[in-house]
Amino acid sequence: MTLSVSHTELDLKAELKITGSKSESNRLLILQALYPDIHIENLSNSDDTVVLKEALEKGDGTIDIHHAGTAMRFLTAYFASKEGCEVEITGSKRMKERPIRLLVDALQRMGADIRYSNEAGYPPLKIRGKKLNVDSIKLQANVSSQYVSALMLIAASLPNGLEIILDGQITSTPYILMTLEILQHAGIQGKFDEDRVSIEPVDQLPPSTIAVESDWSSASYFYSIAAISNSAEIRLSNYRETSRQGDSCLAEIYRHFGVDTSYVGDSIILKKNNIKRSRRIHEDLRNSPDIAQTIAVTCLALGMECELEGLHTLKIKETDRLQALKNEMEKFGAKVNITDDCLQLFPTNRLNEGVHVETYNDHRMAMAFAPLALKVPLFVEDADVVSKSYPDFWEDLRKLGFKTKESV
Ligand SMILES: O=C(O)C1=C[C@@H](OP(=O)(O)O)[C@@H](O)[C@H](O)C1
Ligand SMILES: C=C(OP(=O)(O)O)C(=O)O
Repeated sequence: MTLSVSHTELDLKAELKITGSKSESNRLLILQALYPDIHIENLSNSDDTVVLKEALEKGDGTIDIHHAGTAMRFLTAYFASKEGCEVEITGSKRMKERPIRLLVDALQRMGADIRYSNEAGYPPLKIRGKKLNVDSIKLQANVSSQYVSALMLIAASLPNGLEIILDGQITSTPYILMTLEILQHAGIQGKFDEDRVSIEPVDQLPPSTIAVESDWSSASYFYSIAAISNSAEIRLSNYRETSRQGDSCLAEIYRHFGVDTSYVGDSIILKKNNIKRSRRIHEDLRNSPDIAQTIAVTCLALGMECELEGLHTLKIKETDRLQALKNEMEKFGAKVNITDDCLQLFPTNRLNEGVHVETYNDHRMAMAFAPLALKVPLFVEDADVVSKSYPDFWEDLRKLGFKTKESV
């Protein structure tokens, strides 16, 4: 479905409730499968969470997790440690290009029975669940933090718990901290010191209820909208000032774009201020890769130069996000330089109208470019990709006065 997206109002106001974080939800679902007395509130309605939940319910045979990276990585560790199960985990064409060797190697060294169905190092995987009995393992941590989280999630269910020694410069660290906090909240003891994570073993956990906070990565699109608007007051419910999600750093980053955040009860209120903002920004996004696209497009809309670094993981996400950003931002008239881990944007004074934004099966390409419609009407190709993390995205945008129309 191609959507034309435009906006004519000057003053944006709305109260929205974004779905629960898919990262928190997917961790909690794995934990709940291991410790059934955990009750989860505000579970995400994203595709990535739905596929993980269905996979756990199915428990054997062929499991298709589509585009969901966390589901692929977390389920690999979960099924490998579940004695007696036999599964093949597969996914979308892109999932078969997203590397998983580091996690599979670590699990195999722990005694797991995992084989590659096609190309070594990539899904699909054939797994026979076994008792894993190693209590210390070394893991390269500079490619994806999801490998670390996957081992942490099963660690307490192993006979002696698990120590994970992290090798190389750790990437996406806040996601490892999120996993640790969720484990601790559920009653599992563990710690993360410099290059070492250790998790204590636990047979059973007492009943607990854990509430998922709304998704901060999804909130980024409203930060971008507020930044690009002349005037905006957007209230987003179910957020906390002390969040488990690293992307809550948005509140600080978007101050550079003239957006103030206030925390009122369980909500955040984003307000545009008219304080003069800088003409150029420079951010290291090693800890929050999922908001790189949002920030780049905000800069494009505001005619700000930007230099984003720490982006080495973007090439192995839903698409090569660096190349996709370059391709699509240049269609609007900007000049973009990319390297393996850095993006430099030289914006244009006059954005081209009526651009067709390709989304490359990447939800964040669709959602990051949509706010640009405050400046110029545009088209978003395959607009329903948003359901990977935020199925109600377009409906929420319409509540803010955006006009969307299916086009042929
Ligand atoms: O653990 C998680 O929930 C995630 C970790 C990050 O991946 P990497 O660690 O691969 O950067 C992030 O990009 C992804 O959207 C979700
Ligand atoms: C990279 C992402 O997800 P995953 O790696 O879990 O597919 C994302 O949501 O931006």
